[in-house]
Amino acid sequence: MPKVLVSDKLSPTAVQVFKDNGVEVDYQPDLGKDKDKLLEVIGQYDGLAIRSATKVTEKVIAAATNLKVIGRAGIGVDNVDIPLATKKGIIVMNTPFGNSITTAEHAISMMLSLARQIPEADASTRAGKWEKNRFMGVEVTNKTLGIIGCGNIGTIVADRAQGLKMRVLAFDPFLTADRAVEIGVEKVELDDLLARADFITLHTPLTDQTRNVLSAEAIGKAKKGVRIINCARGGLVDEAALAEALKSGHVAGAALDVFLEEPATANPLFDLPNVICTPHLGASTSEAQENVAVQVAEQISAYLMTGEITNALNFPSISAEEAPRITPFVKLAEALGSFAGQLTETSITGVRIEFEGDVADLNTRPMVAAALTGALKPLLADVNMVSAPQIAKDRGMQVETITREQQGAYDSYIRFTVITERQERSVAGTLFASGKPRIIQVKGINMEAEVTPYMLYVTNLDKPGHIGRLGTLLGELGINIANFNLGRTEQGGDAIALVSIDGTLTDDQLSRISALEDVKQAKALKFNL
Ligand SMILES: NC(=O)C1=CN([C@@H]2O[C@H](COP(=O)(O)OP(=O)(O)OC[C@H]3O[C@@H](n4cnc5c(N)ncnc54)[C@H](O)[C@@H]3O)[C@@H](O)[C@H]2O)C=CC1
Ligand SMILES: O=C(O)C(=O)COP(=O)(O)O
Repeated sequence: MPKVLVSDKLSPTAVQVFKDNGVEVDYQPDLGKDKDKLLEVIGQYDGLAIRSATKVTEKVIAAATNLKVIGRAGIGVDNVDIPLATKKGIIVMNTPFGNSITTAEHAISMMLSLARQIPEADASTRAGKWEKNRFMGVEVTNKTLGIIGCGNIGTIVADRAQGLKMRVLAFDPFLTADRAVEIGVEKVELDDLLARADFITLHTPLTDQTRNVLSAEAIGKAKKGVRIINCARGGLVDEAALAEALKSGHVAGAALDVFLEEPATANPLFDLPNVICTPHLGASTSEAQENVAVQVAEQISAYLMTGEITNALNFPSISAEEAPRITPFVKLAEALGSFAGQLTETSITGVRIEFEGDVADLNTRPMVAAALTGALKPLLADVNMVSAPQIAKDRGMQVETITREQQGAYDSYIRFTVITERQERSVAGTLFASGKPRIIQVKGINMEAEVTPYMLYVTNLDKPGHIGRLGTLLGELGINIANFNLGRTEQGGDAIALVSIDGTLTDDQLSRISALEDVKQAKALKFNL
């Protein structure tokens, strides 16, 4: 039974969802904050469910010897080292919509609180001061809101702000002109937004491109008296520059839900009067927490129990409906990749994967990943479908994928070609009704062989007596032949024998086969079926 660790505070419903799906679950909501303890225990688990407190660092990934999936009950995954997880073959998934309304509502609440200084007015009133003249606010109606990052949350913020009769500008390089029209925002460049916005709200992920998007220079370009809201990530705003701008009065106020260092228990911004702070509460409503907890538990369970992949950030999705259809082709693609990989002795510069017929209409990306896995496995034992595309990329391998309509006799046909500096080598296959992979072409030579766990591959000159000599030798060596498959270019030309045998061959046995008259190459192949 797969085992999952929940290391941040998730709604208890998640625990029930794991149990209902046949997954063992350890609910330890404070463990994520204890780095040493996490390192100690993570090796036991197949899955990890987190929010923002657990940091999945290089060390954690190195210690996670059994981990297959990390599920983020929420959106931002900047606390997970995704490139390293990918290299280790660990799926990283999030729940991209479950808390977006809630977070957008928090940003709007922060904006209105800033406009009317509600937290300070509240504290003053409770202190018995009744400072009616101190708290003069501003209206938001007819004011301009600048949204930096107009994705799911930014778009909901835009919609709510329009309801408040604000003009909305958006800076987002990935927002298309059509989409901007559809959601009623004016798409602008950052400088334009800075020059025109009365309120600025941030809704991008934290990446190398967005870090310090509100730098000292950017804040300097903003309109005097601007109010800044950050409910996305600490690190998007230069906190020191913001503090200076608040002190000088260039920025009239800031509302911050997120900080460079979290938990933020001390921060120079805390001492400034025109600042509102919340402890990363953007996603903290009962509705959002229920959504993300249930969703992440369903997603992790589905992956561990059935291979279904939803909302993965480092692998294409495989829906529950398509998983059974594509799985046999994934196995075929891996077998073809493995076949070619085992025959390749020099470094691979590229691969070509051709899909013909019905298979070309399916989701071929997992098959490409599987073929790469097969091809890379002889070199790297640890590679899997998640890590293979990244490893291929890191090694500078060109990966070409071609899809086309049925050309030959087979309804579905996959051909995998390995390209090295010396040569190209292709192997093609199909699925028979049983769903079992069949090799139907090797180096352009037609044949038909079921893929079995142990196979002997022999290339030779097509001359009389060869098959007899090979069969006799295998008999002498005590090797049982389960199946014998042959193909040749032409009479007397190059020939191939693919022999299914009942076990592996020793080096000595292989050299005796290689030494047979007319044999050019003999290789023992192994397949993980
Ligand atoms: N405070 C909290 O509790 C929460 C914070 N968040 C944060 O909000 C962020 C946004 O969430 P979603 O809207 O769901 O993500 P999303 O992916 O739907 O939208 C992000 C938008 O940022 C844009 N973007 C990317 N790079 C940019 C750049 N260099 N300049 C301007 N725009 C850029 C993207 O094009 C995209 O439209 C999350 O990444 C997360 O960090 C999310 C949920 C809760
Ligand atoms: O979903 C996100 O990106 C969030 O920042 C929410 O964080 P949390 O799950 O509340 O720690």
